[in-house]
Amino acid sequence: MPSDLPRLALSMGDPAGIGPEVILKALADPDLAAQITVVGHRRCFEQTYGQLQTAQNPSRPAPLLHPDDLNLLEVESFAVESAAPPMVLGQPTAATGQLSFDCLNQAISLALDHQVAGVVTGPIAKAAWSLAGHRYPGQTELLAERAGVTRFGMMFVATSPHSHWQLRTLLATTHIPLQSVPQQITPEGLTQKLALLIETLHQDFGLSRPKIAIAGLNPHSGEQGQLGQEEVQWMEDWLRAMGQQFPQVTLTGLIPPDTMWVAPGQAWYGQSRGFEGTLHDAYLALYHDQGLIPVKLMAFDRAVNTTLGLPFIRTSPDHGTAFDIAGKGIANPQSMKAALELAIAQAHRRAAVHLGAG
Ligand SMILES: NC(=O)C1=CN([C@@H]2O[C@H](COP(=O)(O)OP(=O)(O)OC[C@H]3O[C@@H](n4cnc5c(N)ncnc54)[C@H](O)[C@@H]3O)[C@@H](O)[C@H]2O)C=CC1
Ligand SMILES: NCC(=O)COP(=O)(O)O
Repeated sequence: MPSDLPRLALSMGDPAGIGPEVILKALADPDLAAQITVVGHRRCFEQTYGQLQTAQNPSRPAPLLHPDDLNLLEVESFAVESAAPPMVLGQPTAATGQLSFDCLNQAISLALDHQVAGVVTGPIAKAAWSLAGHRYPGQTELLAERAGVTRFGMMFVATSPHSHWQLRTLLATTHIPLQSVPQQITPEGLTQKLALLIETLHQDFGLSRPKIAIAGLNPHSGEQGQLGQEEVQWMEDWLRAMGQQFPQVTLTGLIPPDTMWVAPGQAWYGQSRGFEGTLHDAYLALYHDQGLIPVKLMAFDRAVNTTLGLPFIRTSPDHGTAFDIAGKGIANPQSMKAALELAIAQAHRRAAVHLGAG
């Protein structure tokens, strides 16, 4: 394999979920041009592989890499190996949570030691991490903590198979209760997310003069205060100030959240029905489900979650552990493949910028 290919670490995720399956399926693609170190536990991959051999439709077997062909950094797990009863796919435990936590930590260490350009993460279950005593809202927060950054963001990127248009959605807040959202959205916090988005669009997507759409919080963006106060109390002033702070950026907002996704939806499906002029390079959603319901509606099978603000690349499939289908052979690897492809593209872009600067 040519040594100038990007180096990536790929963490296994929760072994009771579909992480090992989508990894074995995604890595069976010979076109993935990267040196990928899988950070995981061999026996877990073997268990998934063995189960898929019997579960798969024999007339249409999906290509599957054999665990022996993985470039594997082994993560020990006495708890999983000696579990009684043995690990069952679809049933997470404290031991599977601990192993997925350890895999991510080792993958992060590779990135912090500059042995890889980035980390692609298999899906973990936050509840299994919690069973193992690790209380994080998600992998993002552990990545940020280990990297020593307090300024970070969760963005979803998806490229349409219909039109090749790319949807980019940054979430201003993530894994918090809905009732905390209005308090958690502040001018300082929003400014930080917007600045991070602008930097990322430049660094990773080559967009130096982007158009960014920003959603309102309330129905109809508050309808001039009748349906919510945040927009008139401070968000409109904040947006005007951002226009002055970032004159190279076209900011549109505060867009009523229900209509913000009409133009992206039409662009995604390659339809032109008069909304083309309102398309943006990126969308800032104010809370998790405001951004992720449209993303997953359009692109659940191929969206990629990427963490902004880290000193290395991090991408992940948009889906979770899918315990309900683990071991059945029906998990779609497309989002995992897209996560690997985006990490590869970002690694090339950052290397080129680095060379240009050096
Ligand atoms: N990147 C990560 O680590 C993520 C982890 N999660 C975690 O995953 C766990 C389960 O979360 P859910 O909300 O149930 O979401 P989920 O994405 O695991 O599953 C939602 C539905 O989509 C299906 N599904 C998911 N991925 C699929 C695939 N590749 N192919 C075919 N069908 C697929 C599942 O069978 C299920 O019916 C939770 O603990 C959650 O915190 C959720 C999202 C991302
Ligand atoms: N909804 C996105 C999600 O759950 C992934 O979070 P993270 O584990 O990447 O922080």
